[in-house]
Amino acid sequence: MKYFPYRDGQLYAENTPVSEIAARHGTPCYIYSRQALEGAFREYQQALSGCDHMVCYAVKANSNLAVLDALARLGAGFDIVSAGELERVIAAGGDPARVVFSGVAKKPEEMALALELGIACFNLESAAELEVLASVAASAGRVAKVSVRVNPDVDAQTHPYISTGLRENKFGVTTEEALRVYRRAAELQSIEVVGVDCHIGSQLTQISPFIDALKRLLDLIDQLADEGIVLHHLDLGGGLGVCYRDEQPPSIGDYIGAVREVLGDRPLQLVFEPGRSIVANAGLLITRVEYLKPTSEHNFALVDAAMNDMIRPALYQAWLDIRNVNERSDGHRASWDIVGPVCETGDFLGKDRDLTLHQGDLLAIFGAGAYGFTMSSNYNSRPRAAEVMVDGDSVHLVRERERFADIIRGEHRLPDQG
Ligand SMILES: Cc1ncc(COP(=O)(O)O)c(C=O)c1O
Ligand SMILES: N[C@@H](CCCC[NH3+])C(=O)O
Repeated sequence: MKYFPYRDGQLYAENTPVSEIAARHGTPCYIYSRQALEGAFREYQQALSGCDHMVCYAVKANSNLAVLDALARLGAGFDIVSAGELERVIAAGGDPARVVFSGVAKKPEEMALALELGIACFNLESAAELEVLASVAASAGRVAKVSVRVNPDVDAQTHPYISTGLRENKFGVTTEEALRVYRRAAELQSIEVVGVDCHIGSQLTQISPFIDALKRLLDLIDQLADEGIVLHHLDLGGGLGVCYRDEQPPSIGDYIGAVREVLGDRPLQLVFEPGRSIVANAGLLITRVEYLKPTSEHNFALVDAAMNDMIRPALYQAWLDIRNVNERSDGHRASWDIVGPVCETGDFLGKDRDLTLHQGDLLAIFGAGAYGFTMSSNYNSRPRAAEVMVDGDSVHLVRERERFADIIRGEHRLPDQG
């Protein structure tokens, strides 16, 4: 991999040996390559050049402030799903005027904060949400810009837990319902209709479901225009997949090219909400082998990262590449299950991996930049991992490993009552 190459049998993060980073910052530890994530973001920008657009990075994929800061400096917008993510965008220097707010259950106080900061658009997910937003905006004396998230009922052909554009999913509204929501929105003084959006799922490896969804949105745009409701932007969400193993997703350029071709010369701003395709392959999770435990059934490598640090294998049966940080030729090559210290049989990072392992070895889990740290937890009262960003020759600790005191901060014993 370009930003995480092997040189003389040693894994590097850009120009620094990963083993040096692990020695300095401990394990488990996430490492992000600034050049990798900037490169992916620039691919979106280049593919969209000459076209009115906003690339709103999906903060949920990786919300580290240094990641947001790097993208904000390149002019990124942001797709958020909570007030917490909005606070992060602001703390990282992001522009609220380039923020879109997705999510099925926004709270009135979250809406109020987003209105006060002047975000670009609320992506509405139900008729009920429109009413609450209209009243929050009216009481604040503001006008909320909205888009309606349409559930276009297309099969994203991805894992069922990350497929979001089918009728049976909780997201968005049908096109018929969207028409009713737009008509109602157009009547409300505190609401300005500006766009339409969808997000049909994540880790898509084909262009055709995106194009099916796009065509359905364009039909809706035409129907609305006939009624005098004219939209300014079309937001196709995120969802473009990456290669973790042998998947062959379209390149960012090919995907955007196909969308632009269907869009033709319609006077619409194009908005995208990519997460995974920007950060997944810009990140590694580094872990150390604590013990080797060959049994009659399996060879277990017990490592110091666990499902609380990286839940994707346990939750989605996701396959992530796992390799030695220092390649080994000595010793016994075998098939290993890479498992963590958490008390769950589902606590694994990879199964049946052909590796030559020794106690104390460092392993790198590839493709860990998206939905890694952001989905981590304190399960088993484990402190969350450190995060490091490399950039050329420099290495920055961008989030310290959690301390035990942080995990129990704000908790209290029962008061004495006797
Ligand atoms: C509304 C919305 N937008 C954008 C994304 C980002 O998706 P991805 O990381 O697949 O690009 C998600 C997550 O799937 C989402 O729910
Ligand atoms: N968390 C999921 C992606 C879903 C994104 C949320 N819509 C994953 O790791 O693959």
